[in-house]
Amino acid sequence: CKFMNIIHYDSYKGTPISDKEYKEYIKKNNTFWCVNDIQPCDPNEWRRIDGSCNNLKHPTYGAMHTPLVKVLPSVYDAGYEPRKAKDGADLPLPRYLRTSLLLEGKVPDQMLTQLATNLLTFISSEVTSVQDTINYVLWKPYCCEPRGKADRSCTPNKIPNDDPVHRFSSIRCLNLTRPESFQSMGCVRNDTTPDRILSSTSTLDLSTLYGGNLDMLKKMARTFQNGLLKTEIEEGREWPPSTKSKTDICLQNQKPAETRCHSTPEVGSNSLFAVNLFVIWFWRNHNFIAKSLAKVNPCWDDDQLFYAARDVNIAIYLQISFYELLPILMGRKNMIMNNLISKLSGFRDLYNDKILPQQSIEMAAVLRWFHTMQEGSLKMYDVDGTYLKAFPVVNLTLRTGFLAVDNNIDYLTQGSFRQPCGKADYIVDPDIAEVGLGTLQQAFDIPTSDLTKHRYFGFQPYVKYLEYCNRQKYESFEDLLDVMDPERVEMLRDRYNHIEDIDLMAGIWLEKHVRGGRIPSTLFCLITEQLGRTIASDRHWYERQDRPHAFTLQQLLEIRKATISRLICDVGDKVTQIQPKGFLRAGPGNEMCSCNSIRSIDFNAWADPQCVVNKRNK
Ligand code: HEM
Repeated sequence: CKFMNIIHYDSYKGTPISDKEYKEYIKKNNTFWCVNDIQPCDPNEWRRIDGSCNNLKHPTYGAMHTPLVKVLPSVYDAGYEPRKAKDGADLPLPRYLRTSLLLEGKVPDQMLTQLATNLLTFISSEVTSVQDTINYVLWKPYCCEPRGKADRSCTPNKIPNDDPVHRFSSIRCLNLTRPESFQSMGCVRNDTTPDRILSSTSTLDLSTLYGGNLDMLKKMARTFQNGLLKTEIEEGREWPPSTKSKTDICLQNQKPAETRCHSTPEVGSNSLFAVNLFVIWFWRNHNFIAKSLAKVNPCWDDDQLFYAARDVNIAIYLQISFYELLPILMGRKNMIMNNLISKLSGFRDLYNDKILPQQSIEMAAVLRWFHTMQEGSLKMYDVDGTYLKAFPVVNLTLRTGFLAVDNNIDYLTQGSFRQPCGKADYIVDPDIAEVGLGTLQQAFDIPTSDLTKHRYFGFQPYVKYLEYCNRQKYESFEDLLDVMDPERVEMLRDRYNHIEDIDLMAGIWLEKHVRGGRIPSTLFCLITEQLGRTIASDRHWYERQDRPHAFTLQQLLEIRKATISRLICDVGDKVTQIQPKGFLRAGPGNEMCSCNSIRSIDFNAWADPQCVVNKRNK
């Protein structure tokens, strides 16, 4: 059978390796990071679980553990340490920049609900390198201790003595580690420029749900009956399968009451609250779709139902993300102008096999700006919209068990479309800025860490990205008046000696928003750059007519009906009423209504004439 002929690829270079090289990686015990095992590509097969074979000429691209693309080449000081200021001094401390450029507080957005930041968090989980967070949370919690000094991977954040919060505490250091790279993992010589390793697949394909490894999916998720994923029913609610072992990744579960922890192909399913919620919803949605498809196609076998349901699930996810959520943030016209969405509802095909399915290293890094829009206290409501209580989001990381007790998932689901997210301003929620990881760290400041990580990724100064995005030179602080308000320019001038010292993250924090959108213009530019690549490099992009198992026009028009509110009506817990535009707060023109009046996908569009013929023949 041709599928037995697994080929070993160098995951960094994307080229096949010899048996001898493979054995050397085995000897060094690093096949996990350095080798991709790939079965020969079949141009007509479904989107692969591991993301491989998306580009038929470069099979590894698209898979996990492959390199990221750099929009601008990286810059480092000697030894691949963060770049210095123009005058050769160290750049200002990240914690000092964060506390002096961003305020702490809570300002509710007047338009957007929590669903907006929740789906953004989930999208981020699809472009992540999760090992870089696991590293300091689980493996190296000691970077602020004496032993951290001897460990090159430790890069903790110093807290200045006059820190506005910690001058009242004894905390002078925030734990953190250097991003892992093909070099640090021993795949490439470590005297070369670090290249980060992506731990998810490179396309937006719900890999947070289905994972990036076929064997894991088969073992942990598939029932092999009617295309369904495994589920467990507890108190009438449907959950992804849970781990039965005594020790698990849900470190913040408060035992003995809270015991649930997902055992799904991707361990990140238990991570942040928003990722968790969307994993549960898309997991259930897979089965909802598979059952609907089975009803219209009784002759389809398990495999066909499974892959068709996955394909529809991904299409619904992309339709909601690209046509409902992102236009609110990026501006609909801006997205049309940049070819990220179409004005028309039919097929569109931007596929270009010269563009490889990869994420940019900048993408995940700039998406971190949304931390400033994250609300810290999740409000819980009953089904009638009566406010019950609030709970800190930072205490829900790695805590799936909380969702499964005291009807919490019902109340948090209600909160997700009733509570506003934080406003896009210069203000960050105190819990995000001072607690960050709940009980998993003594103290943590997420935006400080965001800025520090940018330095370790070797990002060029902010103005180089401005020049890339706006195609003009920025040579003095005055030139920045084009992109930010005068008081923000003054704040940067007070903190940085030279315009070329400014960090990318600091610039994006203070920038004006893109015209017609609600996000900073350089953030807009770098997201646009990546999403353009995502669409053009994905042979299986759902809007293509010419792809394996493509939708018919009638099916695509059904997918176009997908909305976040319909999704939650279909798979959310105890949701019978919601506003039709779920990312926007309920109000005039977007009143709460019964789920029955929110349009749904008609799966009759998937009726396969073959099943009718088979039935007649029987
Ligand atoms: C507004 C929604 C959010 C978005 C869009 C978002 C996005 C991101 C992205 C893209 C990363 C980088 C991942 C990587 O480099 O591999 C990240 C890191 C992180 N996020 Fe978020 N996130 C959001 C909300 C949250 C929340 C609510 C928490 C905590 C409860 C959180 C905690 C973290 C932590 C701890 C890291 C790692 C920080 C580091 O190691 O530097 N995020 N986030």
